[in-house]
Amino acid sequence: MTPAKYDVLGIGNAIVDVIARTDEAFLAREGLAKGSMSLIDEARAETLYGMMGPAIEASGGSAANTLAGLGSFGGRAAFVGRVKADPLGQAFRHDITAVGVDFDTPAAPDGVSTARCFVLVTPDGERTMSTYLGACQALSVDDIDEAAVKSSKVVYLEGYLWDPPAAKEAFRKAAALAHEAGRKVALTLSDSFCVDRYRAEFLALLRDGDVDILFANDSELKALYETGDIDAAVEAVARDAKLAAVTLGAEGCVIVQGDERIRVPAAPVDGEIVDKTGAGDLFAAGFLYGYTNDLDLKRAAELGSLAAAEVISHVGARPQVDLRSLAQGRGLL
Ligand SMILES: OC[C@H]1O[C@H](O)[C@H](O)[C@@H]1O
Repeated sequence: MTPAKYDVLGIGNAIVDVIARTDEAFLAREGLAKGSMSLIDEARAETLYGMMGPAIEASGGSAANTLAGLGSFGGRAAFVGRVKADPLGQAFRHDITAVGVDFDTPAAPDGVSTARCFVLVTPDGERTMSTYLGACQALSVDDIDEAAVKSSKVVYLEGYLWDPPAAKEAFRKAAALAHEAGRKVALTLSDSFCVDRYRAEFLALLRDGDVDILFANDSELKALYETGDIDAAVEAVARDAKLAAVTLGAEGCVIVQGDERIRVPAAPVDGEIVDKTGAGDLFAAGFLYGYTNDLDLKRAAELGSLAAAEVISHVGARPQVDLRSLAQGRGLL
C-alpha cells in the first residue's frame, strides 16, 4: 500500500454554529427535545434566531470539528463538505484551513446559504441543536476526490450525512473507494434522533462490513438497538461492529472489539462543564489521531477523553488550546 497523505479524510455537513444560552422553559415552549439535533427550514431558522438571546457564531459541523481536533493533535486531515460563497462560508473555510485541514470542495456560487446550526445551551451545559442544512444539500458524489480518499488511512463519515438527499451517495462512494484501496472507514452515529431516522441503514452498514470503526454515545447506541440497557447495547454492537468506541458521558468510554472491552475514565474537566457541543466529535479526534498513528486502543481512547474534556470546558465545538501540547503535558504523547 502506498504511504497515506492524510491520517483522516472526513466528509460532513459544513456548518456555522450560532450559539446562545437558554433555559429549559424556552426549549419546552419551542418544542425542542433537549440534547437532540432537529432539522429546520430557512423560515424557522430566522424565527428561532429572532427569539434567541445574544449569540456567538463559530465554525462547527460534526466531522469538521473532529478534523479540527485531529489537526490540533498534529494529525494530517482533509475535509469534504459544501458551503456557499457567502460570508459564513468564507468564515467556515478560513477556520478549518487555519488549523491545517485541507478543504478543497468548491463553494456553491449561488443557491441557498451556508448551513447554520442554532445551538441552545442550558445552564447544565447540555446543547440542543436546530440545523438549517442550506448549501450542504448540494454535496454529491462529484465532490468525492478518489485520489484523496484512497490516500487517507481512515475515511470518517458522519451519520448526519443521511439527511441531505445526495450526500449518502457521496458517503457510499467514499466508503467503497476507501475499501478498494485497503483503507478503513469510520462512522459516527451523530444523534439518537438521526439513528431513529436511519436505524436499518446504519445497522446494514455495520453488518455488511461497510464500516470498520463505529463511534457512538450511550443514547445513540441504545437507540440503534432499541434498548434502554447500555450493557445490552454494548454486547449487541460487539457482534455487529469490528471496532466500536462508545462514549458514556461522565462514565468515560468503552472500546469494544470482539470479546475485548477497554474502559477509560472521563478526563477531568478544567473548571465546570460549560457547553457539551462537540464532545463526541473531539473524542473521535483524539481516538482517530491515536489509531492512525499506531498508538494502542487504550491510549487512543485516553486522547479522545482528553480532547472531549477540553471542548466542554468552554463555549463552541472546536478546541481552544493546542491539543498536542495538552496531551504531551499529561504524558499521553
Ligand atoms: O457535534 C456538534 C456539531 O453538530 C452540529 O452539526 C453542529 O454544527 C455542531 O458543531
